Amino acid sequence: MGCISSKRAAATASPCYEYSAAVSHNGSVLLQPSSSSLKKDNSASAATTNNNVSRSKSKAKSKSNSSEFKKSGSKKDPQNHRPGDVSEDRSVVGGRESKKSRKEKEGSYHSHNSHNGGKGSAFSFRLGFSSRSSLEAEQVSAGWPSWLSAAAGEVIYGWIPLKADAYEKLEKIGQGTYSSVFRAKEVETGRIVALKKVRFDNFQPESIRFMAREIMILRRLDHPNIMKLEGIITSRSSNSIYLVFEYMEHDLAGLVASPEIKFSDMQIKCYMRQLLSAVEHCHLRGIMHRDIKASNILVNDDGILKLGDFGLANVVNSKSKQPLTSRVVTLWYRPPELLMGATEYGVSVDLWSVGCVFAELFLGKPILKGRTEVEQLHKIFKLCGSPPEEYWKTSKLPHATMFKPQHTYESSLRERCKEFPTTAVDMLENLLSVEPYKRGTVSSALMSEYFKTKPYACDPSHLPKYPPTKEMDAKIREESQRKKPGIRARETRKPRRVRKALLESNSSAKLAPKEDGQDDHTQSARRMNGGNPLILRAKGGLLRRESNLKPQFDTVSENCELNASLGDSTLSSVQTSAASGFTWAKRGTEDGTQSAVSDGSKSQFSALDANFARSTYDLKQGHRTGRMAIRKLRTFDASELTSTEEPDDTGNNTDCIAEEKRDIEFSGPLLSQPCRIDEHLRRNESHIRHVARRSRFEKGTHANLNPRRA
Ligand SMILES: Nc1ncnc2c1ncn2[C@@H]1O[C@H](COP(=O)(O)OP(=O)(O)OP(=O)(O)O)[C@@H](O)[C@H]1O
Repeated sequence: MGCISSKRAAATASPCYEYSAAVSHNGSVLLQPSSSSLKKDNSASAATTNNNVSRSKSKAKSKSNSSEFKKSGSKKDPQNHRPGDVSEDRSVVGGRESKKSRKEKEGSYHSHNSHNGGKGSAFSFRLGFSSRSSLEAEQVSAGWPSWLSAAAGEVIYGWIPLKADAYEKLEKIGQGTYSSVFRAKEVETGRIVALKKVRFDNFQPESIRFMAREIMILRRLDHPNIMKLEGIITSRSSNSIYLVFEYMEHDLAGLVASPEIKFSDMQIKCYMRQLLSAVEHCHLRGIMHRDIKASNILVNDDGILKLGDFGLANVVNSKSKQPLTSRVVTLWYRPPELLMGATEYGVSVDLWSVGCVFAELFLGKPILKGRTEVEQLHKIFKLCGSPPEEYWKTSKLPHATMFKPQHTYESSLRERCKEFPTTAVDMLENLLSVEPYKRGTVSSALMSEYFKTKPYACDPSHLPKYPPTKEMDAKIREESQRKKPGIRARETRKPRRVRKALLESNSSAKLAPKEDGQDDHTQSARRMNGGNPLILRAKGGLLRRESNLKPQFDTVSENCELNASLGDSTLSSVQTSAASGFTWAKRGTEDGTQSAVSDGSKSQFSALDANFARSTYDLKQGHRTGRMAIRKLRTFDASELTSTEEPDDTGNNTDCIAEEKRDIEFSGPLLSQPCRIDEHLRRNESHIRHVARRSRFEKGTHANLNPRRA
């Protein structure tokens, strides 16, 4: 059992809260108040309060100088580190924290990083502010926009913003759901960095909250195998900020997809050891990542692996009875309990995802490539075996009864992985246990026989040097393959991600990569219907609940979690929809336009319920949930559809909506009638092919008509 000592952020100068977090064998982290450190904390807190008061005074003086924070990205230039300015005062230079600064910051931000191989580590994150307004004044004078300081002052605490002109933006290297990632050069040093442009709406506190959570969590973590946030570039007016990271040449998705690369056993072991170390660090610090997948695992030319993208990560708090969202983790890497709607879960969700990545490294492709949640779960049961009767009897998972197969599936994992070393299959079997508690902990995986048997993990420096390889490169390669005449979409290895603009017009956001051949269908149908996932699903007759999506904002409880962590009263005014468990928010697009997305509290349509019903039941059969879903669909105003859509590249999309609505087609329950599964999947497959063919044809027509695309 590992132990963590953590001091939770407090919003005032009142005693800081300290928790000890115990990681249990089933992977859950328990946070408990610890009296011993509370004492220490109180004294430190008082010191901090004093510090902050004096800083505020000194800041007031230096306010007029704040715009002079020019090349604040430079660590070396002493001119940028002027005596008396905020960077010296806080021992933070250019948004980066020097080693020295860590010690000096003791009074305001503790970080005891003792990565000790699974025995536990300690951390503290404590903020003691005498007054919120003085903090805001301080931060604004340091160059932070007031809206950011007001909404999420704690996450930027102790930092000064980096200046945009300190960097030269080079090419785009990654495209995420809410972000674009660019390679950039630090002007002064010539050092290459990665800039992650995170878009949000600075008038929407929940939008800022989402971004703030990622920053807060990144600041909590400090490990050689975790992407370190080096600083933040912000502007007063813009609705995006840039997170500055060390540049990493590759991501695992790109490497795995590369036809020239086949990892050896010792290389896989080397990657796995690094990955598990990173995840162990997160878990010991009470953080669950909730989006571990190959494209979020970055590798540099020295063979060092770093876990990135903490956009969905959250603090584990097993004491809290508040539900979490089950709509996390990209579909192919999503554990069965989340597919069955779990709202109480812990770090073991990450262990499942790690298992999926592990298998992918051996296979050279993702192991579980479902296109719908139902199909994903079906694939899981076929691979890992379905749980015993007892499991279903005692399961409290919201959708367990719906997903219970009528007959038991035996595990086929050993057969499927017969080429893997035995110790690897043993570890994989643990990680891919349908029952979360059987997955063990990351620490137990690190201590497993797999790492103790030959061939041992190679040293990262002995890993081959690959040409820059990113998921994006793989997509480009695949796209050009796909365009070659005579190559059918389903022959391509990995599907393209859905375009950003469409994702953003989609109320629920993040699409996982799709099964071969699906992408055309997805792209095209979205283009036709303005990106509305509801209609898209109906169009293809495809039983899909696209909840391999990144929720823009999490459940009420998760918001509260962040509030607690940030101690920010201004954030508690966020509206959430208790009914749907989600807040559908407005999300700005890159060009600054707003994609209006229905708010769960306002819309008559609960995407969660109806989509789930649609993907699970035969609505024609008049199942109660199905009927409810149909009613909901009917009350879903078409005007909402048009308001959520963004024009496709051709500018034509609304015409298709009516057609799409007419085309809605529902099919029968899947797992409650297992004899029909195969037939059902076959039918879906043929729908997909049909729509993909049609979409390719339409795409060609659009391209010919529209000079912009030609
Ligand atoms: N530090 C980095 N160095 C190099 N490339 C990076 C870096 N960070 C991210 N990338 C690239 O950008 C891609 C997207 O980044 P990231 O996952 O952080 O964004 P995201 O919006 O959260 O994406 P997603 O929605 O896919 O999870 C990554 O898959 C990777 O290829």
